[in-house]
This record gives sequence, structure tokens and C-alpha cells, in this order.
Amino acid sequence: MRLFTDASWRLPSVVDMETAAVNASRLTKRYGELTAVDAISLMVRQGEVYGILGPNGAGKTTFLRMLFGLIRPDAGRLEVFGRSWERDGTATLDGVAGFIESPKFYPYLSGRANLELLARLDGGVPVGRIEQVLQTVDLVGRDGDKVSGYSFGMRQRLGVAAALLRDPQLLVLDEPANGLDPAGIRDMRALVKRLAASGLTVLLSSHDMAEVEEICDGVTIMRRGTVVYHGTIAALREQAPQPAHRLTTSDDGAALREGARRQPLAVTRHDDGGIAVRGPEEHLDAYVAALVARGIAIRSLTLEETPLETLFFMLTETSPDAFPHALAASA
Ligand SMILES: Nc1ncnc2c1ncn2[C@@H]1O[C@H](COP(=O)(O)OP(=O)(O)OP(=O)(O)O)[C@@H](O)[C@H]1O
Repeated sequence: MRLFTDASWRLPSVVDMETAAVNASRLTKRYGELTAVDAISLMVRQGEVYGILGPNGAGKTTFLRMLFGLIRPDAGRLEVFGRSWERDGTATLDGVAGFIESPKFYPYLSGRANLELLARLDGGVPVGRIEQVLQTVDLVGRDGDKVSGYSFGMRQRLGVAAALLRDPQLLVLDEPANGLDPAGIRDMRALVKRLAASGLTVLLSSHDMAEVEEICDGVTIMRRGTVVYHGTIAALREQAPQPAHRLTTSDDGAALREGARRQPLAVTRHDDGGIAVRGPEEHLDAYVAALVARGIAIRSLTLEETPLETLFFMLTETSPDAFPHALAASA
């Protein structure tokens, strides 16, 4: 779905840079017995790239739907650049653009023709803007092709181009890399980084910790409608457990015996064969060098999970009591 503001899209000059782009306080949405979003609070500052991260069903899209005014919260407060739906109606979305789920276009028209149509419908889009946004999303050269022939990744990028037509202050993207192949994921991440570098505030939802880690400054991690962490990626990284590697060697028995003397590494037999090694990377390096020095060949060494991925699974799949209180969100 493509979502835009009304014709008065430019941010009023009275919005000062201290005003949060998004400020949600104890926002709640219920569907019958199910509380899809349960009193969540989060703040996205201007200029930030902020991720809402969570597994399927965590409540990410429900939150974004409330932001776009597509559904009403049952309780709580939500402000966008200091404006609220109750007080300001559709003006709440001035300077905001983006899409929820996937952007929709006329498949029998070219990417450019779709943008031209949108620009005409919206009005007030400056001449030359279409060219500019096509360049930004790297679709120049393919803009004359019918959208029906576009890859999923190209459609997503066209969705971002459509959102950028109005030169928004806040770009909201719902799982922008979902369903993309590795090249599409790489392109989408590069695009978001470029947009962020230009000063645009970006709020995106994702179920992929690696994506959020790579492109976001701050994150709210959701689990079944509740916030289990919010804060900076840097602070989260500090609390992440040690990375887990899987090692196979020419003599795993000897390698295990050597590993037993290598604290603080935890070296154990891996459930799927080989050896599991968990611990700081500098100790892992020394361990591997010692094995080679002893004539034990390394056949493979793979990173099983980054520390943040491990933490994400701990936060979203285990009981909230299973992780340190320091990680619990101060929602
Ligand atoms: N219109 C609706 N009616 C009833 N239940 C709904 C509705 N929309 C969402 N839900 C439920 O609310 C919960 C949160 O859904 P939501 O789509 O927000 O999660 P999500 O984190 O975006 O996950 P996904 O990535 O799977 O979309 C889910 O249990 C979902 O089934």
C-alpha cells in the first residue's frame, strides 16, 4: 500500500529539530482477545534510522498502521513531529511518506509513468523530482520498462522512489528487504544508508537483526506485542553474548583436548558434528593458530550466529525472565 499525506505535505517551519519524529507512549491495539500492541513506548529522533525489530506476529505492522492512521489505537498516545491524529487529523502525516507491506503500482505502466501519475495526483511535486528519485533508487535505465517486468527488489525500490517524490522528512518502510534475494537486500540496505546519510529520518520494521544492526542507530525489539528492548544498537552490542563458531579439523578429538585448556573459550562437541567454540574472537584466533602449530589442519571455521542474532533469539523466543533485567525495556 502506498501512503501519502495530503497536498500540504511540507513540514511546517515551526517544527523544531528537538521535536521527536515519532513519539509513542503506552500505545495499545487489541483485536478481540489478542493484544497485538501492548502499551509500547518508543521515540524516533529526527535524523535517526530506527528499527522496529521482531519475529512474525510481534506487532510491528500494527504499530505502523496506527502511525499512518489506518487503525485507531485502543489506548496510549502517538505523536508524529509533535502532531497527533486526534488533534491534527491527516496533517499528522505532513512530511511523512512510506509504505506498509508492499507498494502497489499499475503493472502495465512503466516505473516512470507510475511516478508521473502519482506526481500528478499529489500535485506540488517539483519538475525534475522524478528524475532525481529515479536516480536515488538506482532505477535509471529501467524506468521505461513496464512494472510487470520488474523484479520484487525493483518494485520495492520504486516504492521508495514514490515515497520520496514529496521530499519527506520521515520515511517509513515496513520490512523493506522482505522477500528480496541477497542482491536485492544489499541494494535496499545501500539505499536506506544513502537516504540516511542525506539527513532523512527513517523508521523501518524488520525481522532481521543483521539488517537492523547494519543500518539502524536505534532499535525497539518487540515480542508478542510488547517491547523487550529499546535503545541504541551500540548499547545492545555491549550486552550481547560471545559469538558462536563451528570448527572442523583433521583431528577433532585432539582439537577438543586443546580447547579444554583455552579458557575463556567454551569448546564443546557440536551437535551436528565438529566442534562448537564460543568466546572472544582474539582467543579463537589464538586457539586456531595453536591447532595449526600442532599439525591439526583446519577444514572449516564458520560463524554460526552473530552475537546480536543470538541475543535477538534470546529476547524474542525465551521467557522474559530468562534474560538479564538490564535488558528489559523501560517502556
Ligand atoms: N486485522 C487484524 N485482526 C485480527 N488480528 C490481527 C489483525 N492484524 C494483525 N493481527 C494480529 O496481531 C498480531 C500482530 O500482527 P502484526 O502484523 O502487527 O505483526 P508483525 O510483527 O508485523 O508480523 P508480520 O511480520 O508477520 O507481519 C498477530 O498475532 C496478528 O495475527
